[in-house]
Amino acid sequence: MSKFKQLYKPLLDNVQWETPLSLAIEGTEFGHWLLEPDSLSRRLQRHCDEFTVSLIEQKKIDSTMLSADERELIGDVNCLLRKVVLMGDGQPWVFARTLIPLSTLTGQESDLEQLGEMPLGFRVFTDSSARRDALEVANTGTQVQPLWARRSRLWINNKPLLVAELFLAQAPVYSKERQC
Ligand SMILES: C=C(O[C@@H]1C=C(C(=O)O)C=C[C@H]1O)C(=O)O
Repeated sequence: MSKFKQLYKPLLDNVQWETPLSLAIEGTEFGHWLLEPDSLSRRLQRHCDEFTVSLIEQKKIDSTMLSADERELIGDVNCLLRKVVLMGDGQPWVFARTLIPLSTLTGQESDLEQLGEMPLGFRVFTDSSARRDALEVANTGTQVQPLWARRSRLWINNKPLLVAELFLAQAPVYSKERQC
């Protein structure tokens, strides 16, 4: 899995995030994927027979490692960094990098550190308090061959986490058929 890390990490590190409005993605055939407010994992699962998560890396990082805008979104806090590839029928679909403040990993949420290869979305979106905001998008590819990414903040029991997702070339987001 380190090949994913080498390939995709730089793409998510240097993203210029923009508002969905400025990229005019609403109403496009892929826009509904990027704007999905509910669990992306659940949605991807509906498009394959076997949905799996490969855990690439998980480690604690110091607040000094966060970028200025990450600090603005989740605070100047030490975090658990989790990197995974979401796979549909063995194909890599989404590379995801999540920052979970250590202050979020408390009380009922202390189990988020032990997810392993269980999709984060399955855990977060079973909680009725879960919500998503601060959604931003970016095209890390070209106009002809887009490679979409999005970043959003999730809240669980009023505690934040920040998820950045890169939709890889084989993801259903690029399929021409109308999707549900
Ligand atoms: C946030 C969600 O969870 C997905 C699963 C992730 C994981 O297991 O680490 C990371 C990012 C998401 O794409 C979701 O389903 O919406």
